[in-house]
Amino acid sequence: MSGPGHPGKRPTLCRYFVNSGNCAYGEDCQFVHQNPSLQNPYQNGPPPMESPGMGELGGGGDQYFNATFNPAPGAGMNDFPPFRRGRPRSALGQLSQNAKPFVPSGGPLDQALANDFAALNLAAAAANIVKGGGDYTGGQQPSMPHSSSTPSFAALAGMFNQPPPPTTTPVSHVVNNGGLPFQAGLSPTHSPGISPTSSPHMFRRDPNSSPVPPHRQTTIPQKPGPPAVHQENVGGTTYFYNPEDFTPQNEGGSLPDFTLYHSMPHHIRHMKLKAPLQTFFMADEIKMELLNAQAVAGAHIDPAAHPDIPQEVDNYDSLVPLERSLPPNSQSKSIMGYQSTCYKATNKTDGTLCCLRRIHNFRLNPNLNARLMGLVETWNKLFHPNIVQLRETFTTKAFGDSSIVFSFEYFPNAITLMAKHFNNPQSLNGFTNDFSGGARPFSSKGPSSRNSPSLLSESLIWSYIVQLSSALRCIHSSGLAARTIEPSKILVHGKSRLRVNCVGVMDVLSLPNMDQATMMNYIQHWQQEDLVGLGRIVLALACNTAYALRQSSFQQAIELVHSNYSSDLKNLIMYLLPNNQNRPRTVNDIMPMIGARFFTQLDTAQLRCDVLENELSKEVENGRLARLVFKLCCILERPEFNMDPSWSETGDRYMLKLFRDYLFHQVDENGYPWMDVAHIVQSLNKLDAGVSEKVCLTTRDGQSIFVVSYAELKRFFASAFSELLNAGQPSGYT
Ligand SMILES: Nc1ncnc2c1ncn2[C@@H]1O[C@H](COP(=O)(O)OP(=O)(O)OP(=O)(O)O)[C@@H](O)[C@H]1O
Repeated sequence: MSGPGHPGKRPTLCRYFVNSGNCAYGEDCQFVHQNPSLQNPYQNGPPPMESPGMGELGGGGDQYFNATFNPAPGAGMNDFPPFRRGRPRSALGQLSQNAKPFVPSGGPLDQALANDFAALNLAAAAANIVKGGGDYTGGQQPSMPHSSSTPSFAALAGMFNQPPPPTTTPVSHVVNNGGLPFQAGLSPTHSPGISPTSSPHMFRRDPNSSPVPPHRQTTIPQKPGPPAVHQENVGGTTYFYNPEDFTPQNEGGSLPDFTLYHSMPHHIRHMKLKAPLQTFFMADEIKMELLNAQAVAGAHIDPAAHPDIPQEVDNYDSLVPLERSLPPNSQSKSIMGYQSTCYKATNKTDGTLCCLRRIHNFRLNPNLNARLMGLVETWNKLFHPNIVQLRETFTTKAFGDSSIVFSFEYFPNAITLMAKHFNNPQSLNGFTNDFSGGARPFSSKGPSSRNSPSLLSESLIWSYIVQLSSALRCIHSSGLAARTIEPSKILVHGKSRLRVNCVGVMDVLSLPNMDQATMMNYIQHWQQEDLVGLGRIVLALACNTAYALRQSSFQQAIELVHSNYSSDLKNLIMYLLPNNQNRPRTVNDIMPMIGARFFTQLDTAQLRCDVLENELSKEVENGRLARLVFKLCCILERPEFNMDPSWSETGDRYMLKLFRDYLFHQVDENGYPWMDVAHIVQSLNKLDAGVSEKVCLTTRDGQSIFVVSYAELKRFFASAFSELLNAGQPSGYT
């Protein structure tokens, strides 16, 4: 019971009944006559009918008009192994009488898609894509004549011992393939929380409901009037600059209407690690760093297992302790006699992560609130790449006492300089650990044995010096003092990025004991202490042990520095540590000692920028390809349109479906999956650029071959997607 145009042979829902409520076969029809209104209300939900097996051709009854492989005598299909997936397929459906030529629809490019398909205009870029970047050398296409893309169609014809066909796609017969496999997407019911009305994109588009704050404008605002050279004195150094140099480029402008897939810039080639071939994706090392940071940032605790940690504190929730668990009956160390504890937390207003530092049992007289606010505001204005920014401060009873809480920027995976360099019990470097008397330097945790010296590289120490002195320079030139220049209050993240932590905490904790004037008088003294703190850190780093700081070890430590490092490093330490000179020192004084090493630091930072920029540019291209794949998935095998003869996978969309198979589902001569990222990337780029190159698409049963150009595929793709957009609600697809 199969006639022209009637659904194929599978006992499924009768398409004619569904579409018109009327089927000519009436009760004789072997397909289910079901009231369409009883269908699943979710348009992209599971099908209300039996879903044919993945590897089979279903019962759609669609008519395909194709170019068919017409084997020459003696060169049959066996010589042309069909495209196939892992499992065998059912036989080809019947041939239809109503043969119509396959005509690519080729409608005009929808304006709404102009941006998405901007690359389509770029014939030049296409050439670059195909030949240029060398980015497509990642994989060799095995010899698979059954599903190949050939720059020259003549070459393809040559494979079949046939004369080259005309450039327009020839048609020899019509196939009624007997249906299509149906692969339902997950219903919204399977994905609670995400539905067409609760798309995160909708929040993004409504600034009032956005959980994400607008980007902070960090560039210097342009001043009206003719451009003039500005002069500014910061901490003793005079800067001359033109404000226009800080005007963001392309602000408010549209993106260029092309994309380029370039090879690795030459200036970072020498920095490329291990990977033998250029990769399409981010370097593993950077990826691991980011993934680790993400994993740590996403950590949460079971509230039931931690009843002592409140679930909400002021405007923050999801608290996770950052301290390592302490032995029973021990307390974390204190700041000015107050116990402190750190938590990762989420700001409920803007969704950002932050580090909450709770100072236990601290009561602030309400009379001091105005001074507190003033202090916090001053510290809050301090933006610097080597300072952890203080965001806000509040008092709370959520922990069961009167605590004051400081909210700082959060850096996932950051550890303290203490943990990184001074917590190794093996690291004594020849210094003794007998603390008869004197305080333990930097509160180092008890080392137990001697070891031969192992020293840090001088370049790392200078890198730390440049970063810390840069932070101090910023703090001191703002009329403030850090007061926390010690290894447990300096964070290290990434490879060697330092940030001065806990800024402002000591100032706030000093409030009850000092009036404003006394505090101002002390600033210079505290700034001197900052410099001494820097000197002590450098000395400890140079000896690679905190035990070098003992008064009795000082001479030994300086000798170690003298014999292993440059005299500049020794001079810098001697200058920073307390001496008999009464002249107050400033952080600017150490600039000449840093000297040309500053350039080394700058060079390293810029090289790092270059590498990251290169990684970013890869991801820009990957993002573009991902959007193409998203769209392809949106177009293909939509259950709601399968019921609609004008949509179901005929003509254009069938080509796209076969192209999807060509991209992802190829097998080699032995029927094993052929996986090659280079092939996928290259083919998607050709689709995006709409090159004239032809591609051979083979039906799943291997009986028919379509020859279409990427330009045609691109037209099908654009028109099918714009139809989708026009059919739906105003959506979040951009
Ligand atoms: N802003 C921050 N971002 C990310 N992690 C942080 C931040 N501030 C502190 N941490 C982490 O929290 C933990 C505790 O920090 P804290 O400053 O109390 O160091 P500590 O070694 O415990 O110092 P102390 O021994 O003086 O208590 C450390 O592991 C540190 O890496």
